Amino acid sequence: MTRFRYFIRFHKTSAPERTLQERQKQHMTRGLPRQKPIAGVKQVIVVASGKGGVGKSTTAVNLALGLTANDPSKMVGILDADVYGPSVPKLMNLKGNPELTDSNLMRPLVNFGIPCMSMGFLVEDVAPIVWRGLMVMSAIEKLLRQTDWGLLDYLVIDMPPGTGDVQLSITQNLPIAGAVIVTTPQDIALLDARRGAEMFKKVNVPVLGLVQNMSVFQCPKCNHQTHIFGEDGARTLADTLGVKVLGDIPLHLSIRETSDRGQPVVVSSPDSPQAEAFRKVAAAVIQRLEELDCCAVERLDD
Ligand SMILES: Nc1ncnc2c1ncn2[C@@H]1O[C@H](COP(=O)(O)OP(=O)(O)OP(=O)(O)O)[C@@H](O)[C@H]1O
Repeated sequence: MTRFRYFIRFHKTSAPERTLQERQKQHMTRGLPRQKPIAGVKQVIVVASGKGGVGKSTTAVNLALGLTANDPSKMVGILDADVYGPSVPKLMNLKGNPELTDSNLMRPLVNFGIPCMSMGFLVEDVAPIVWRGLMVMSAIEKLLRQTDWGLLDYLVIDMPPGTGDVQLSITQNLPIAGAVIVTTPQDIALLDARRGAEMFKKVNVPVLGLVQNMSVFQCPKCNHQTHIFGEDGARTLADTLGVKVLGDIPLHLSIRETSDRGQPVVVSSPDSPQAEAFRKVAAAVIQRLEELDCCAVERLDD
């Protein structure tokens, strides 16, 4: 059995194994709604967090930019699924209403070469009282499927924070290549991150790994390092969950300032250690996606 698993992990699967995988997958997804792909999109990566304010949107945007920075031949788009508090328009310095194509699809707004769609482009002020339950899901479905994404290698989805019905519906309605979970090293954030990871495992979405944001603060004057939110909490959680830490992002003034200016650090200061940290996360995400491609049986066994 050990040798069998080893073989699957490191080698492309043979035809009979693929049949077995397909049967197992059918079995696992019985009773769940049918997952419909998005036209033109090869792989969907969701960026989630159990808790608000941990840097999920900042990570989603810089991850998308990091993916194209690492390999400019890859086309990447961003969907802002956080209809309660859309941040992508500000982070990507985009505003205005999407135009309609001849086939009545919305044309995404583009900056830094990344097509983006967000509820923030459609309504001036998102009043939270209006967005409840099914309405939220139907709004996200429209943003996803009534947008002319063109041809994308990766669509990065900035998920709403938490693990409620909306997050669950997204994972059930879409074929998702993997989930990236953003957390700070703080206990309370880790607890919520764990809940998030468990939700994805339950619906058979591979957790690509954790991003430990705000891992360390380095004083810009004396370079002294402080672990404001604790140290290595995400590593311990990753070990418990059996997933990887995709990278550490420091707590740094330039990340906050560039985000507020709509000039994400990966494009505005590409040579900075902060941009490098996000590019490393992007490289780790691609590596995990490639690994998962050749150990699908093991994934279904979990
Ligand atoms: N590593 C970092 N260093 C400095 N500031 C950061 C860092 N990560 C995020 N921030 C800042 O923290 C704030 C919250 O970040 P962000 O909006 O990305 O979080 P979020 O998890 O998406 O929040 P919400 O779920 O409420 O939308 C922002 O002002 C952002 O600029």
